[in-house]
Amino acid sequence: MPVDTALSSSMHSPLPPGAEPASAAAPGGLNPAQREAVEHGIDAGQGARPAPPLLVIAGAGSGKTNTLAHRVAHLIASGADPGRILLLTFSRRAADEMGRRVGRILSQAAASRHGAGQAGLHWSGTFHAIGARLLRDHAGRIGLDPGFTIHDREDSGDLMNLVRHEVGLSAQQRRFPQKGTCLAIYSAAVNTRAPLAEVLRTGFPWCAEWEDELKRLFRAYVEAKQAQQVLDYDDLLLYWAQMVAEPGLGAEIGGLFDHVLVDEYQDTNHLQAAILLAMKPDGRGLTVVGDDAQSIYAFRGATVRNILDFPAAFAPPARIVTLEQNYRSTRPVLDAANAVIALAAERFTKNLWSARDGGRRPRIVSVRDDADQAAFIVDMALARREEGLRLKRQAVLFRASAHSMRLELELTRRNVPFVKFGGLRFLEAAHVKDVLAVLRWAENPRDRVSGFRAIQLLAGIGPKTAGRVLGNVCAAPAGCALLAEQPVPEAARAGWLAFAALLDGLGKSPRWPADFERICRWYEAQMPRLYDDFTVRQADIQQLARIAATSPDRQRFLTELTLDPPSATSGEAAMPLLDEDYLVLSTMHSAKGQEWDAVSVLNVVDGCIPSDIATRNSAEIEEERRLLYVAMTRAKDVLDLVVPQRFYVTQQAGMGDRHVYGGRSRFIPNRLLGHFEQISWPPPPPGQQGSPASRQAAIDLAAKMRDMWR
Ligand SMILES: Nc1ncnc2c1ncn2[C@@H]1O[C@H](COP(=O)(O)OP(=O)(O)OP(=O)(O)O)[C@@H](O)[C@H]1O
Repeated sequence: MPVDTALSSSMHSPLPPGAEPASAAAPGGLNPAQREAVEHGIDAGQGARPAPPLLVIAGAGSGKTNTLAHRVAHLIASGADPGRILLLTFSRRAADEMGRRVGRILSQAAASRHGAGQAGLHWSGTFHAIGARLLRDHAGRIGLDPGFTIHDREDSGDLMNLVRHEVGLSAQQRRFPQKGTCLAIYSAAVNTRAPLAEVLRTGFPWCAEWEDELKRLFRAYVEAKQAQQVLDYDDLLLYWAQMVAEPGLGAEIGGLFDHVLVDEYQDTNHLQAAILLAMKPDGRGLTVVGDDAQSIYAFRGATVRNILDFPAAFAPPARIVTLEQNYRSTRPVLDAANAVIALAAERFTKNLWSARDGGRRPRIVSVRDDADQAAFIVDMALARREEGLRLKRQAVLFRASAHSMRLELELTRRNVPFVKFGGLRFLEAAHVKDVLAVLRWAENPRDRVSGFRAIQLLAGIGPKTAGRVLGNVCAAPAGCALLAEQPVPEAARAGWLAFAALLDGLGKSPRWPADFERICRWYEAQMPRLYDDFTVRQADIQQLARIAATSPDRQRFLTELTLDPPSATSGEAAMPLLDEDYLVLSTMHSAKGQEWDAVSVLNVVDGCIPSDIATRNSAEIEEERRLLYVAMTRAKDVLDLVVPQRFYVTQQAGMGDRHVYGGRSRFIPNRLLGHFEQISWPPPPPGQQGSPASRQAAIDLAAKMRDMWR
């Protein structure tokens, strides 16, 4: 029997900012399919024994999160050691939420029976975070320095650029691909494990002529990373995959875990599947959960084949349990979403149904332009709030971050608080990168990208001096570079000595988080020279210091921050306090796994969804269709799809006014219109609507007005 859930449903946990929890717990307990997934292969008291492989195909809103949490809790309650359970999720937020739920279910069980105590999950997080941990633990065995630092995408782009320069590819007569493109190609090749020629042919045909040069560049890039002891995001998976591909080490690392559970399996890539198979070759102990209709990360190398091919990877094949009851949406909302996904080229593996009767059909709302769209959204959100629906329970979703610009202005103008997900990331802000560069360089003096940035923060020091200093530091045996003696211009010497003293102090006896505060103090003194708007930026640095204080040490802080950064800076919407009310704005990608009572989708027009940058081939278009499906299935009761008749083209210089006339998204062709109510907003002027009698009244009134001035 799974652990009892009845009581846990009445308990609440702190919410991640902006999100309603996808579910507290299933109030009605588990349904038969959920129960089957929870109990598969677990006998009472035998929880430590790995069960045969299990695939849970879980439709949108079918209680996947809940089911997975119950399976983990059930394993523990049946005797599994929580320290030997590995739980892999798509985001840290999802891992935290899962941990909380498991704890809740277990503490309820502990209150009612013996043997099931409160148990923290020691190994839960994203693939990247767990990879980083395992690599540090086993660094010595694979020739890696355990003090390696991790580069985020922007750092990786900088290093790629540096190397591109060094190998002479930036000075080609014909234009060689930009750093961002090089990195995207590199990353696609690593994550899909496909040969470079194939990656170029399918994803980057305009770069095919550069195959040999790109190979040379990537070799040099890999060498540079190794010399500097830095890993990029892809390396965390790549090194992990290669580490477990060694049969001895693979068995040893796989042996650390009796149970491996993976959420959102549809969005994993080849490397991630290879890691799992190498750790658990016979599939015993492996549970994966996902929905093939919600696969939206192919552009990052994820492949829906992972989930489709999972059962046959084992002999006998994995058991499949399908969750088809959607608890989230009313029937009209689910019918419309089902109709959209039913037009997909590939038939999906389940038929979702909902028992939630009533509710109105989703609306297709025609508005004139972006300005009306913003006004409509704000009016509706406020009207619903008047009716008692908190803003937090309403979300506005869009395909690209820039689509919400006009709405953000309108919200600000009308003083409506909001939080945005999926926009500019905290870590991408220049001042945050500055402070972290200093910290990273202190952590790993061979990290050239960080060092290069950190050194140039000093007054009077430019790229040339920075390059020279870095050259000396990297050439000296580890720990022997005397910073204070480095050749810097005379005018910069005093500042340099203070900086060197700071770094020496950090290296010799690290104290956390006091060290970080020292860096912040040093940096804050530089800020007025570096940024005009330094006072605004200082608030972010203080925010960063607060986050730092919650990490146990420097290394953990850097790793976690690089892998799962907080999302908002002073550069965008201010983050209201958790107990305040605010409207949620989110890209469709960032809305994954969440739900709201009312959802509005912006710009449901061709060119936005599907995005005109993702219509190169049918696979991309299909992914866009699934993205709209994900957006629509976030709604519980109310769903509005807004279709501006005219919208401005983005990326124009200044506030350009080039606009195009858009058509409703191709994913909602005429034959689906029966699933929607169609309205125009603002409502047409009285002369064009209502009964002939009411129209007559309007005309009469107008005549009276004129008569006043006769
Ligand atoms: N057995 C159940 N009885 C009643 N409600 C349930 C049950 N299982 C799940 N729910 C409810 O269904 C909703 C969706 O659950 P959950 O968020 O876990 O779904 P999901 O499968 O992760 O969705 P998605 O993949 O679309 O993000 C939640 O509000 C949850 O409380």
